[in-house]
Amino acid sequence: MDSIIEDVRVRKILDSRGNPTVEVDILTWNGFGRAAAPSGASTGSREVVSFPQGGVDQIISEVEDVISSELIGMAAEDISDIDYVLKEIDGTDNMSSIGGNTTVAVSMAAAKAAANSYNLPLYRFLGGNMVNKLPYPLGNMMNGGEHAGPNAPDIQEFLVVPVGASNISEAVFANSAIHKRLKELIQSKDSNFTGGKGDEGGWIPNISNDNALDIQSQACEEVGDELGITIKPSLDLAASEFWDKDENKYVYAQDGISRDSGEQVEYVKDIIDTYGMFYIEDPFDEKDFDGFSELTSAVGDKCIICGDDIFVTNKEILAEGIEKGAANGLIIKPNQIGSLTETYKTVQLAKENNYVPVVSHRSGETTDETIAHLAVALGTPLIKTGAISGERIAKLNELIRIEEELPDPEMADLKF
Ligand SMILES: C=C(OP(=O)(O)O)C(=O)O
Ligand SMILES: [Mg+2]
Repeated sequence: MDSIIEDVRVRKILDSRGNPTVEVDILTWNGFGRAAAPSGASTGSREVVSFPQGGVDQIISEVEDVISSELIGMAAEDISDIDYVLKEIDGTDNMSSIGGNTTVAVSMAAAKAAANSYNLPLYRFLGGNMVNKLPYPLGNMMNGGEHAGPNAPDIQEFLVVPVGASNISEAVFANSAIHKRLKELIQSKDSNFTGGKGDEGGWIPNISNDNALDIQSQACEEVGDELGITIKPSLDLAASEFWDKDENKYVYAQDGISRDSGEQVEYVKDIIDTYGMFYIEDPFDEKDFDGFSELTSAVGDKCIICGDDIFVTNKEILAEGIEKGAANGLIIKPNQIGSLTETYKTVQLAKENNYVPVVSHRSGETTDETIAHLAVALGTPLIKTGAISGERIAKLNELIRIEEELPDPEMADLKF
């Protein structure tokens, strides 16, 4: 068989925050696959554990040989068998023994090696011959919260989606045009602005949440008019990060305002109506299923209410959310769950229940481009992977290449 694994190599590389992460090479009889794992900063508490206690060095000194001796001789295309073996080697429920970042990097490298063994691009190997849809890019424009510093907005990500773009190239350049326009708009509001950027390449303004919302929508309108396409604002509040569990309040430090869950529902509803938000991620703490349900039943017919920290790409937790009507979309981050097999199952469950799956980068990234292929193969209508900077454009530029390869490319069907 062309994809029989002959060697597995693990190395320590840099991520975009300058932290160590794992990169895995898998060599087959007839191919090669390489993948690296990203890391989050605003992580969900129920994500699998990224690394064992000894970090990447422990993986290289203690785990690499165990994994390679188990995997050599297996077929790289048997991805679910490989993921099962990795789970067995780990032996814990949360991947804490060898790390979910290790297992996901092996899982993705195996899939890439299998694709390469049959001379196929990854999106085609995983998605089949009929895939032809490109995801719309959710571009990150301004950063706050855990991805920024003091004086920035509490809302973590001010995003935009060029919903009127007719192809991926038009879409990613529309996002970069908004990014440029926002720099000018921030400069006009914030005399202390130094041009600083957050972890995902969005600007870090020293302005209130409301001011940031205003200039975000202004940029969407102005640039959208200039380019002749509709561009809609979106947010990731990452509200777990400013939920005070002792006070039972969402604490907006930048604005000096605290809101309980009911007030948060009203506040977010108001933002959606005022700014015509297309997509809102993590508007509540990861345990606040009720808040998610209430908001979804109020505005779920006109806005994607997306769960990230609440679901952590885990199908059991998603099933709980579906039962409660919490959210109508979810973030898909393979390293939250540690394998491609589990990632696939979660996406299937989401689709069966009309939840919009959104393949996503992490705030700490590498130039690995795998998620661009996953979004196309899994048919997710959106991909969240920044707008500029090397580790983000690695994915966006790969989507441009994929579009060029597809015989009959189309942009995905959007819910709204
Ligand atoms: C990408 C995100 O951040 P992190 O990787 O820090 O979880 C996010 O919250 O959606
Ligand atoms: Mg998020």
